[in-house]
Amino acid sequence: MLNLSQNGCSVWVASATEELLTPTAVALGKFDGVHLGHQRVIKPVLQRANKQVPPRTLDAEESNVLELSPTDATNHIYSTVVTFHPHPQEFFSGQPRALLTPLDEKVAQLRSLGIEQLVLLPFDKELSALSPEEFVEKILVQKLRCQQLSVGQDFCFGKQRTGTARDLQLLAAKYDIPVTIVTLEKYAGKAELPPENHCVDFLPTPDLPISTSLIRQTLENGDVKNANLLLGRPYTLFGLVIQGQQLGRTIGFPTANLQLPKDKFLPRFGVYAVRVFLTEPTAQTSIPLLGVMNIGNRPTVAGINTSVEVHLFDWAGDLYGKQLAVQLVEFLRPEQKFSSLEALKAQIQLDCNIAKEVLLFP
Ligand SMILES: Cc1cc2nc3c(=O)[nH]c(=O)nc-3n(C[C@H](O)[C@H](O)[C@H](O)COP(=O)(O)O)c2cc1C
Ligand SMILES: Nc1ncnc2c1ncn2[C@@H]1O[C@H](COP(=O)(O)OP(=O)(O)O)[C@@H](O)[C@H]1O
Repeated sequence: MLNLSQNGCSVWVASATEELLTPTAVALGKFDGVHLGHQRVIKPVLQRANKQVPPRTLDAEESNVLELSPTDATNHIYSTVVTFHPHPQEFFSGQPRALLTPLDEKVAQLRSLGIEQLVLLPFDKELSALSPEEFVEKILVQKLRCQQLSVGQDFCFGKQRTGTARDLQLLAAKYDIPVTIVTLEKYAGKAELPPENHCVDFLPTPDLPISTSLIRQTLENGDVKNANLLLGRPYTLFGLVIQGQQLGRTIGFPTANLQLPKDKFLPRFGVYAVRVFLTEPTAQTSIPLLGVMNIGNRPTVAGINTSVEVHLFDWAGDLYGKQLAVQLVEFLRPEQKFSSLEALKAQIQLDCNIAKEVLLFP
């Protein structure tokens, strides 16, 4: 039997509460990126949950008399996203997988959409061996007390991915659980052409369904504009400012070096125009600071590790230990090896000029 308790660490509920909140309206899937297509799958769950009255907590006496858990006292249905952890591809390949939205970011995105609960099913041998029938009965019905389900048209589940969205509908019907199957959202055809100076392998076309892999591909190409359109928001790097080699200040361009979650998916290496928010609880900026970012190995200074660093325009101060949210706006150029620090400095000045134009006159 799968251990679905929080303490057993098999399932983590990334919400303020310690236990699973039931009954649930469930959107089921991997949801890496929480992109526009994912948001359509999540929407029916929010609508269903919003129709219910808000939860009421029983006092101790009431609980004893009724022998009910606090959640039984209401007809509140918790809007819940159920996903797998680790990512199934990571489990089968044994290779760590970089994500568009690592866990903390996914939680924040889901919360901003109004989702009350994220349940992470441990994707292990046991879970992957469940038949579609067992998955519905043991997980959705028994553990989650699911009242409604929503999945994308291409959803597969159960042992060897043998269950389809239609199978889920048929199996869930036995328990009177309605299943919404959401058709795949197509790219809206607003494809933005990349700047003249950088060619990309392909551009998303209106016939392509929005998908995590399509967004990864656009980011690998440095095609930020299309990635942002597909996501429905700017692709953002959230990180803590750490110390670098302290060289930046010596060439007149101090850069805040970011420590990102290990599993954050990085876009094409090179220089970007960016908008930056300080997300320190006491100092959250609501107006973005503007800047340039370099992602790469810094061949000019014989850098060893990949670094992500941001220079903010017209800004001075100490950023060490602060949290930054860096929104990608446009890819400017690939990283290069310069013959001297002077040459690098001159290029960074040009990058700043171009980035200011891009950011101030989009
Ligand atoms: C806008 C910008 C563009 C950059 N472009 C390059 C580049 O093309 N090649 C390179 O080797 N380093 C590049 N860098 C990284 C610099 O080498 C780095 O900022 C400098 O060495 C300072 O590093 P530090 O913060 O560790 O002191 C760039 C940095 C910025 C801010
Ligand atoms: N305009 C600015 N943009 C980015 N960081 C700045 C700026 N002004 C001051 N700083 C501070 O300077 C530090 C970067 O200076 P730098 O010499 O590049 O050191 P490091 O190699 O440690 O990043 C940042 O972490 C931040 O605290």
